Amino acid sequence: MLRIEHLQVGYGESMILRDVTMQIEPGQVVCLMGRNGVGKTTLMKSIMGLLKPKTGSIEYQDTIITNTPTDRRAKMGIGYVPQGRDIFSHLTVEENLLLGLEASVPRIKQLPDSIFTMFPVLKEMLKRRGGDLSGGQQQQLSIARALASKPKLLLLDEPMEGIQPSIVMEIEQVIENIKRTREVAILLVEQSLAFATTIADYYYVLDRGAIAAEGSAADLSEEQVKQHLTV
Ligand SMILES: Nc1ncnc2c1ncn2[C@@H]1O[C@H](COP(=O)(O)OP(=O)(O)OP(=O)(O)O)[C@@H](O)[C@H]1O
Repeated sequence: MLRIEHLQVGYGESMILRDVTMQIEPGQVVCLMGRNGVGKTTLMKSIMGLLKPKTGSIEYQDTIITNTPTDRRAKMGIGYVPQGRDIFSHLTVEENLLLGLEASVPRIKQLPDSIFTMFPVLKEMLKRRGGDLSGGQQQQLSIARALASKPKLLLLDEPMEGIQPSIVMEIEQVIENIKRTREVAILLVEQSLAFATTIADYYYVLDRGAIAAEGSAADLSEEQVKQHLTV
């Protein structure tokens, strides 16, 4: 459903992504790994249309979207949860979730119940301001907002970063639940070998902006992690 070919992306003169080629099948969970600063967020932003590639192409559901604006990509079914949970802290939980519906086509008017089945804590907190939630709850809100428009591809940039272990388990459970339905493909930035091997179907390792390794997540070994991921 997503096919990236020979993608080169940079900031000004400096090239960050070098000849990146990868693909994601419908319903697949793909883990994107790599050390700090190798270009993982740059790749996520490029898929979402927030950065313009210098060369290469991005195809989504048989349509070339390399130059398609971000809002259009969202309406085509690409959901994005940026690193650092980008919620509106002065808006309520409900208002944050309703904003997520903006991207739905055809337009969904009411928050789907499945959101609250997946994140019961958000139902209890609908009238609270986003900024009053704990870090883990904000992360859940950020993922729930992206899911509200029923995307077909969900981009999750380090969703477990900086949250307490109990919430990490809840978020892992959410990803497993999404995977079980096979209705949403997920591209997830995550460094944990345990997560990649138990939940992901496929992995890519990015090293200095290029794909250094890829394969079935079940075959990902500690050797590869040591080679590409430890500092
Ligand atoms: N707006 C920007 N302008 C210039 N350089 C940038 C910009 N954003 C990121 N970079 C640089 O691009 C490189 C890749 O950054 P990116 O955020 O994609 O890496 P990452 O793999 O996601 O890292 P992390 O795990 O730390 O989030 C880094 O060297 C970073 O300093």
